[in-house]
Amino acid sequence: MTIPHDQLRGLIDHARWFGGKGREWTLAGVRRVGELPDAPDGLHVAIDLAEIAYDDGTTDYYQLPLALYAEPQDRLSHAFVGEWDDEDHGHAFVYDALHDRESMGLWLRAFAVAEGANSPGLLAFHRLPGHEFDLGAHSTLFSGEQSNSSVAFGEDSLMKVFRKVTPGVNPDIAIHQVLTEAGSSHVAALYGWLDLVDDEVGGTYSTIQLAMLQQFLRTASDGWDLALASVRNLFAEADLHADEVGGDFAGEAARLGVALAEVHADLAEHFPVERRDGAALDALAGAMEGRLDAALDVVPDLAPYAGGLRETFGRLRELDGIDVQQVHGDLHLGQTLRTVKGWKIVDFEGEPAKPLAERLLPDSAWRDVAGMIRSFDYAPRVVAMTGGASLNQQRDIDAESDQRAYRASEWAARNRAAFLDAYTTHRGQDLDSTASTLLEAYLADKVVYEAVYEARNRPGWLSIPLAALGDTS
Ligand SMILES: Nc1ncnc2c1ncn2[C@@H]1O[C@H](COP(=O)(O)OP(=O)(O)O)[C@@H](O)[C@H]1O
Ligand SMILES: O=P(O)(O)O[C@H]1O[C@H](CO)[C@@H](O[C@H]2O[C@H](CO)[C@@H](O)[C@H](O)[C@H]2O)[C@H](O)[C@H]1O
Repeated sequence: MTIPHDQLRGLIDHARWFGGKGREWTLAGVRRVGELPDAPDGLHVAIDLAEIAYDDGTTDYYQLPLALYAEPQDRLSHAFVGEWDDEDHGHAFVYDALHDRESMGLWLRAFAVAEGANSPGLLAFHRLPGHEFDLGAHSTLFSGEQSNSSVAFGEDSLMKVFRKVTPGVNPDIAIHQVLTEAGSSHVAALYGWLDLVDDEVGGTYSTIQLAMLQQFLRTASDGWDLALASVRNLFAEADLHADEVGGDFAGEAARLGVALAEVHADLAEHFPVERRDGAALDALAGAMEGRLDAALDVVPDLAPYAGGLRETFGRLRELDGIDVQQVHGDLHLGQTLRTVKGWKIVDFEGEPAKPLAERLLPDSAWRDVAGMIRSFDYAPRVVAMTGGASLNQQRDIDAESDQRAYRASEWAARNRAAFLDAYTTHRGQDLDSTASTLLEAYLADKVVYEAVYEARNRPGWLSIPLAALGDTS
């Protein structure tokens, strides 16, 4: 057998990467879709694909990389999945392969020996030319809050293993490939990717993209952490304004604006740019209104703002026409990394809650601009609320003083202006009335999305998007 159902439930229920939390689900099936070549005696490194079925008739596939050992491995006790009679390999002690250096070494080697594409069974490893892999590098599984799982190979490369996988193109891989080949300095270079090529995966597609390997950004600091540090600096200097404090972020915000403008320009050059007018603008406004309607069921506190939000969305129908292109789709400070060579943008998968087909559609570049601006609003509010501590250490929002609230809005406005000015200048675009209408609509749409996201994931932070609506009403 592949992974037994009760062991799978145990694994999934506790996994950060499982997106079906809070929903009723059953296991529709598990399939062994591939094994890594050249495993030593006593080890088999497999990939199982679990199909999860929900009450509403929808299903999701989740990827489970497994290490099947003939003997128990004490060093991997923290990654133990279970012990069972495997249909291919007999009695096995099974571990999450991403924790296992031996197994990860085989994954890395499979990328390194791929010549274009290399197919052990249904698995097809691909590599782009130009990078010599460090095959001696030890693997380390990232421990952060992630929708997927990332494994670093020393300081050489980083493999992202997609957990929830969907038949068809993975935008994270497709966009990284295009930007890498275009020589963009604002992404980690793509080194390779892993496809599952299989007619049984269903739908129109016969490929599921399972993982990507890219440059490890050695000197990276998380943009969100840097922004929080800047706000803390400001709050520590009660008498100073944002531009007078050592940790002023405006220069970085401007550099982020330039980076995004350059990424958007590259995406516009290599993916189609389309014009949307009339019915398409009506549909865009309608989609935002639809998201608001759905959000009102989840967050009744949005109700007082619904009228104003509908007006903002409705103004999209008055525009003559807009250009749409490939965008990031879920941009915020946590998707940016500051390195010694400037800002990098990561995670081009789009909003995790949207279906893949929707995430692949071209959109207005203002969606990404709005995403970053929302982050500039979040950072000071989070510090004011929690002191920048983790959710577990969160203090009561009532503790926010007037002085801090003033400083918070000053920090947000300063960085928003610096970012926006740099972005528009580098794209050669005025913030004219069409652009302002679009930006306001995307900001409002993002706030609605955040209200739902916070209500579901971090109820203590719901006040942050709600406060933003209060500021503008
Ligand atoms: N190329 C890279 N080098 C170093 N760290 C990275 C790189 N890409 C992403 N990271 C780090 O890994 C984290 C998770 O990456 P991300 O692509 O956002 O994964 P997920 O899709 O699981 O959310 C990021 O917040 C960032 O800190
Ligand atoms: O990083 P993900 O793709 O999983 O994005 C989701 O989670 C984000 C939070 O981690 C969420 O972002 C919101 O909170 C951020 C601070 O934690 C803030 O900087 C963002 O502006 C705010 O939208 C994101 O919306 C969600 O899709």
